[in-house]
Amino acid sequence: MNLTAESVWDNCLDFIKDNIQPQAYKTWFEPIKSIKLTDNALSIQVPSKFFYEWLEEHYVKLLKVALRRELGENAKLIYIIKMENTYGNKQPFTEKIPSSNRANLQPQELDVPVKKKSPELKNPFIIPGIRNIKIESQLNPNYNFDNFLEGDSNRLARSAGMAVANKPGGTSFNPLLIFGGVGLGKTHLAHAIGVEIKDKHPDKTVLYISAEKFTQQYIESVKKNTRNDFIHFYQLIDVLIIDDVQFFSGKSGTQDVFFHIFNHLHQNGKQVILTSDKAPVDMQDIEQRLLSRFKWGLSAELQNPDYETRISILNNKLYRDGVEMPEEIIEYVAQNIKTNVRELEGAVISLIAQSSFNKKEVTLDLAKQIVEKFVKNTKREVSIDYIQKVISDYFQMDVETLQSKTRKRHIVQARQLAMFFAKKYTKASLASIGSQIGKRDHATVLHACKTVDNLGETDKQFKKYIEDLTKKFAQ
Ligand SMILES: Nc1ncnc2c1ncn2[C@@H]1O[C@H](COP(=O)(O)OP(=O)(O)OP(=O)(O)O)[C@@H](O)[C@H]1O
Repeated sequence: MNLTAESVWDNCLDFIKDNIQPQAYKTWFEPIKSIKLTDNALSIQVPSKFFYEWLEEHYVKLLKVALRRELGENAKLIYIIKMENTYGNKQPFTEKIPSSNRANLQPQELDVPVKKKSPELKNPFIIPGIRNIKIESQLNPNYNFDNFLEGDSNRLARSAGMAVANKPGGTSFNPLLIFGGVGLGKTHLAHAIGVEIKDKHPDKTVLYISAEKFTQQYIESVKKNTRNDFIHFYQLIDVLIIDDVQFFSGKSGTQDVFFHIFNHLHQNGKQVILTSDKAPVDMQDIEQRLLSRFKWGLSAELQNPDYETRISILNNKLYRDGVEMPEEIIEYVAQNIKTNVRELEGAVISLIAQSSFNKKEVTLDLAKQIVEKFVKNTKREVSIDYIQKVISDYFQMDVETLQSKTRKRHIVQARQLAMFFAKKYTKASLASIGSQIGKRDHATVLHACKTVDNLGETDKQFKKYIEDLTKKFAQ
């Protein structure tokens, strides 16, 4: 029988499927494509480097056994990593990494740090051990200055952003702190500055990262004893953009490390751009020395957009989506949704969707129904307390029982559902959700969310709980 990459891989999959959990199989093996078979080497394509690392760490033995059954003792596996270029779209490109038999590999092909004579830096974003550190900027090219519409509410922040983009590190706006309420364009503007810098100064190393991810990476580096590498990595960057720095509040270790990185970058004329949902004076549990640094440059506020700006944002969105809408409807939406651009856009998307799904015309009445929903939904805050109350009522227990330390199954499940919905419907961090739902830690919350996801797929009764509760929160 003629062996093909496909037939070999299909047989491997059959074997693998019998040996691991269905969920793991679905997550880690279904997305793989077989590409090529040459002699005893099978090439498979995996979606990302992270994916490859995960397979190598968790499933290398299983892969080896599966492949040897098909191709014999000398079987080889070659990973082809499909990578999206995060900046400026472009074509995906691939990278080959042979598996397992690593004795012959070059250092840059290794996925584990190699002990070298010269000090090497570990980049939290890419495989450690690579000599020439290439830092992906993690920017979203769809968030740029062209589609960030100017108005009185954002003029200062937008112009300061432009100035910084023209001369990163060379203006007095360093750091540039962009602050403002939910959905007012902080993230968009932060990306736009980064994208513009990459355009104008392609040689600059730009990195966008959320404060949450930065914190996770830091914690990871402490666990792995690579804190110094973490700091060195960040000190290499020319333009560091950190989103939602209010997330640092109460996290003294992260604040401390960020303080060192910040000082180094600032002293070396590198640009720092920060966003926050609060002005520095209103930030709580952030060390004074850090707060004072936030104030060194410029703090620019994004305010609620005025009526004209709301109209231009809506028109621009419709234009980009190639949709026409009567003026009176656009005006109606702009008059009624005032404090959040994301919701403004959301209302228009709902309008377009409703009218095309139900084949209805976009009328003022339909607009009224949709806007009413938006305004109503935005008024009612879904807080963690509210979530606990709804879930306790649903399971006919009181909130204290839900939060208690008991390990009775139905109570544990109610608690896990509360954590799951708190993660879904609020912006609270895992740590904060845990502390509000029975003083648990972030790992417990993470575990709860995963358990709910799994049970929702495998347990009919549990799936019903999720559906019922989802409906209750949507009311
Ligand atoms: N001036 C603007 N012009 C065009 N689109 C805008 C503008 N301001 C905000 N938006 C759009 O509104 C949406 C919300 O913006 P963004 O996610 O940047 O808000 P944010 O302030 O970071 O919100 P969050 O509270 O989640 O932190 C995005 O789709 C963004 O493109």
